[in-house]
Amino acid sequence: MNVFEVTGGNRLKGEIIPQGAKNEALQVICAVLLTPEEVTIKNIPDILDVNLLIELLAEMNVEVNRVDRSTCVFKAKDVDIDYLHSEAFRKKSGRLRGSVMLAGAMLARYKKAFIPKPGGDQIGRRRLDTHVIGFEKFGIDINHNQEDGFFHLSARELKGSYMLLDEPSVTGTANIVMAATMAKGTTTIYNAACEPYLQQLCKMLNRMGARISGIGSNLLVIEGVEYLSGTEHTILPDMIEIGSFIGLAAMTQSDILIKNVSVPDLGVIPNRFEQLGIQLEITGDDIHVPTQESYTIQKYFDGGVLTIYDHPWPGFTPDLLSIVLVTAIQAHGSVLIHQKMFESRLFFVDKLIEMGAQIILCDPHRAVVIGLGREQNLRGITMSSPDIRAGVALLIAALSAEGKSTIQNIEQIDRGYQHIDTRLQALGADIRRSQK
Ligand SMILES: CC(=O)N[C@H]1[C@@H](OP(=O)(O)OP(=O)(O)OC[C@H]2O[C@@H](n3ccc(=O)[nH]c3=O)[C@H](O)[C@@H]2O)O[C@H](CO)[C@@H](O)[C@@H]1O
Ligand SMILES: C=C(OP(=O)(O)O)C(=O)O
Repeated sequence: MNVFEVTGGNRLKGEIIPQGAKNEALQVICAVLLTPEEVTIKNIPDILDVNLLIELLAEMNVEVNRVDRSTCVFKAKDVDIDYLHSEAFRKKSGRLRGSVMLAGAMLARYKKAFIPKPGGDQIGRRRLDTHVIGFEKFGIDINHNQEDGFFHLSARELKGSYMLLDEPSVTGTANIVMAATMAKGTTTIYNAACEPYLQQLCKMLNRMGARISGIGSNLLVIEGVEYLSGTEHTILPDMIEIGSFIGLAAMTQSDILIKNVSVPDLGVIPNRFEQLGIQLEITGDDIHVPTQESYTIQKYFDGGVLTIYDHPWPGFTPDLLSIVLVTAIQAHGSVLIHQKMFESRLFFVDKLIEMGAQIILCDPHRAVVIGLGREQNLRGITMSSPDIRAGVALLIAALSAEGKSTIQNIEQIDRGYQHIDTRLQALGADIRRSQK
């Protein structure tokens, strides 16, 4: 088992370039199945989840030419549909959430798909209702086979229709959009998710010949076409990694320049960190977080305690709440963190409390952080990373703490953060990967 051994207290300094976005990569890589032609994808993050998805495609007989670690050319000429019903597929796809989006592309092109129980973070119930209800609207037959645990999906043809989604599910919307690209007639998706990940997917599909309008809104109209062709696509910088670096810089009193962040695609992310009192200097497409001896959490105009909560885009992403929470530990003032979407994502605060943080876990969805204002340091401890974002939140806590910490189960962090140890070492962090 790999662990991170971290000695906290170093102030970091330097430049860092964010990796390509994990959740966009998972969508656009699934979309290569929509065409027999070559699709070149650039700025692919070299992380566990994405590498697993690329392996899955290769095992489906997609030609995969990894030109270098960040660029890959895919050609899905003859896809092995039977592989999607194999034990090997069930096992591997069960290790990541993104594999669920292979279904939309397979349905568009082959009218057939299999969905095993998807993996991903164990952060609460992660239902697939939006995907299933959406697929049914195209006239797709869906059977859940109790014996093999797969959803079996098939149709003679996909018929475009109007659908008001159960909820603006990110992977659900991506799946339905991909299915609609080659359905007969027009599909209208209301209450669609509209994260930059989806905007990027839709723009890529339009370059391939799809006819999608309403991109960036929650009302997408898709006119089905007969055929999609190859394209080239560049993945945006990972907004969750950018937010993580902002939190890291503030907690460790560091001076970090985050390069090429694609500011217009960050939505309210910078504002939420500014609400914690963190000073951000945005110049061109870079964010500079200068060393700050202290930061003070803002209050509402009426003097009320600030709440930071998640909401579908353009609201604040749930994937950064664990980072905001850990960053608040050394602020002056208090903040209520309300994780509305997932019910098991805040339990990691017990480790932070053990390190000396003042946090009240009110219930599974809400935690109050009472900032220490740097009156005392956190203490290093041994802890285990429960999910990607809590893992990085614990890493940030460890880097800011006094003494040594050991973080176990770092495969969770490797699922979403590219070579995080070596990249942080380059900024001066004392972090070692070792086998225990
Ligand atoms: C591979 C991938 O892209 N994963 C992301 C994707 O997961 P994923 O697409 O699986 O998440 P969904 O958008 O489907 O929903 C996530 C959770 O939020 C709940 N929900 C969703 C919408 C809503 O308005 N209200 C609500 O309560 C859902 O019931 C579910 O429990 O989107 C999540 C929500 O941004 C992110 O955390 C994940 O990182
Ligand atoms: C929850 C996340 O990922 P996944 O949906 O892949 O589990 C995440 O990226 O924070």
